[in-house]
Amino acid sequence: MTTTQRSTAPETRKPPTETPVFSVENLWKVFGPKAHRVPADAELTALTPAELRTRTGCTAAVRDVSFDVRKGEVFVVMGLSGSGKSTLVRCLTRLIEPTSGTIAIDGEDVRAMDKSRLRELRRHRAAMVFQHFGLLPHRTVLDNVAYGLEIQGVGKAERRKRAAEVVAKVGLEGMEHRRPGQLSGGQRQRVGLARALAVDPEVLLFDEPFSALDPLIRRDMQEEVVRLHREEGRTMVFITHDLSEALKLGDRIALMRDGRVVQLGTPEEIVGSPADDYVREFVRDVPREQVLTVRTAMRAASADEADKGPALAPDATVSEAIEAVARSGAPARVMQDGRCLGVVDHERLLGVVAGTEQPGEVA
Ligand SMILES: Nc1ncnc2c1ncn2[C@@H]1O[C@H](COP(=O)(O)OP(=O)(O)OP(=O)(O)O)[C@@H](O)[C@H]1O
Repeated sequence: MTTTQRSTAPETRKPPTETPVFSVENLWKVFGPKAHRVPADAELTALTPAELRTRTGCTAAVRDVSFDVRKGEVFVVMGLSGSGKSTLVRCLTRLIEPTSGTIAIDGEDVRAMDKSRLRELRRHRAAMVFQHFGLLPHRTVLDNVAYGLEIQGVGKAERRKRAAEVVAKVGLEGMEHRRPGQLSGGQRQRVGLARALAVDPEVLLFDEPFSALDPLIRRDMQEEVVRLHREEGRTMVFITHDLSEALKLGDRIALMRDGRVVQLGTPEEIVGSPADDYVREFVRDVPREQVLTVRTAMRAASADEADKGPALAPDATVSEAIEAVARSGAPARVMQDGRCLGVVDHERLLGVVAGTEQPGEVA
């Protein structure tokens, strides 16, 4: 399996419902002097980031961003270094104060929350997993995991019981009594993950949690996240600058550039229908056949094609279709509930791989 291939078939994932967990509208975060004047001034918002900095001394880290995070999805925020990912995600729980715009969690206005409500938001509802773990060095694994519960005032016996459960869930059984210094980087990250999970938050926020890990451990941790998500269906917001990580984990990806979201879509939409030249360049080297599905690659079936040839589910990848078509020598049918939605043949599949066939409507 290459790094871009998703670890779970999309059909095995829980479909997200339509109630947004986070709802963000016209969000701005401007750093610098008199930051508030920037979003309100059309002349300033029209400037490039460099011009804005020269004219005002301000950096617009997040520029007029709107999106919903749906219940049960893995929402990835991706972009190069400095594109505004961390600032955006920190604004969700006001670890960074937004300059303007609205943020709601389950319909509740986050910007109107007082200190105690915010504390409750960060402790119970939206827990963050950091790149540098944030572990307490003198505490054992179990006590580090129980820490969030301790802050919540959960009694010792109960918090140790719950901590032991999540320690097992993230594969650290037997290491409960070690201290962080006695663990590998990957194991420490699992402790960080367990600590966030222990408080049973509605949404987990990951700030580039795996970027310091070596590639093999990183892949293990990505698979761990996919597994946890499959088992629990918990909403996750995941920051990464790594495209293959984004494609592997994300149900939807918000691709950021200079503080703006330049495209928001499924991995398939981002790779198959890039919104502009920047996105196209970004995804140029992605093996398209591993991301695009036959649902978008298929064409209409002729009368004699609809009842013969190998059958594929609509979410089968083009890569799987190539195998099926090569094996049978005939076009493959895309079937749903016993109905033939369309077919994919040699020509169509090669066109998708080569990038000459634009995925989209059934022709
Ligand atoms: N406290 C701050 N004061 C001034 N500028 C800031 C501050 N924090 C971030 N910035 C600027 O805002 C922009 C976005 O930064 P941010 O850290 O959100 O990007 P990022 O995409 O998360 O980058 P990375 O992947 O390197 O963490 C950058 O230009 C950064 O220099």
